[in-house]
Amino acid sequence: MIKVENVHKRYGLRKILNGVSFTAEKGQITCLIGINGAGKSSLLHAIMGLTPIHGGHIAIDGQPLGTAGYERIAFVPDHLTMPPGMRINEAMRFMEDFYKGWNMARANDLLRFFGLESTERLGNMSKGTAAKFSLMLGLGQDTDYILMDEPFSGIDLFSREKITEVFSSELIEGRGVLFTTHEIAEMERLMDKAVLIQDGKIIRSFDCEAVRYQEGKSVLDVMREVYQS
Ligand SMILES: Nc1ncnc2c1ncn2[C@@H]1O[C@H](COP(=O)(O)OP(=O)(O)OP(=O)(O)O)[C@@H](O)[C@H]1O
Repeated sequence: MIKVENVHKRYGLRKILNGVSFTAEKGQITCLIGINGAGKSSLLHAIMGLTPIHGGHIAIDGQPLGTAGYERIAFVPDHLTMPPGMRINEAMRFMEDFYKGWNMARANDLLRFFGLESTERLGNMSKGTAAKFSLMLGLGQDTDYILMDEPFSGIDLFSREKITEVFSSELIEGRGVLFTTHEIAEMERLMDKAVLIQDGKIIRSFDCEAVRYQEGKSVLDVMREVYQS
């Protein structure tokens, strides 16, 4: 389990995360939902140790996050982090050289699943292809958890559907997935848990199935209640 407890973060004097607490379980898909500027990316960056926090604790399976912990979490950012002149197959070889948990066989399965062309240059990829490529780099690592920042942002319907498909495939089975979004349409039926964040605070966290059956509400219904009240 990834456990975030009372996390505070500020940029300069501006408070961005104000005592955030929630958990993301292994074998479940947890969605961190919030409008622009709510603090979703900052929270993922804080979990990955990419930005310092100013209070609170983050642990993975009971251990504070350190080098060993980071080998168990993959991060899929919302932008390309490899040089634009590199080709997909070169990026895969780079991952093999630098990431202990890189699984070339699974990465090749993902390449086929997404219909990626291994010789394509990263700088020439469309937004949708870049999103699939980033997901391939993340899921190509043998990690227990995977964090994704806005995997659907600005992507056409068919690419979104293909990306959604991976969430219900064996390529992701058994892992803990935590992703951020402000568009939940396609993912609504696949999510196990929704965590709503607003102004750096968690305002609601719930089991999607339970809310659906006990209250007859969709995640979107709960979002409308919370954000439009
Ligand atoms: N490096 C930074 N320096 C100063 N302020 C920042 C920095 N990064 C983010 N912020 C501010 O922190 C707040 C939260 O940003 P963050 O990117 O975490 O939100 P978000 O929920 O991911 O938004 P979006 O959906 O638009 O990506 C915003 O007001 C943003 O302007």
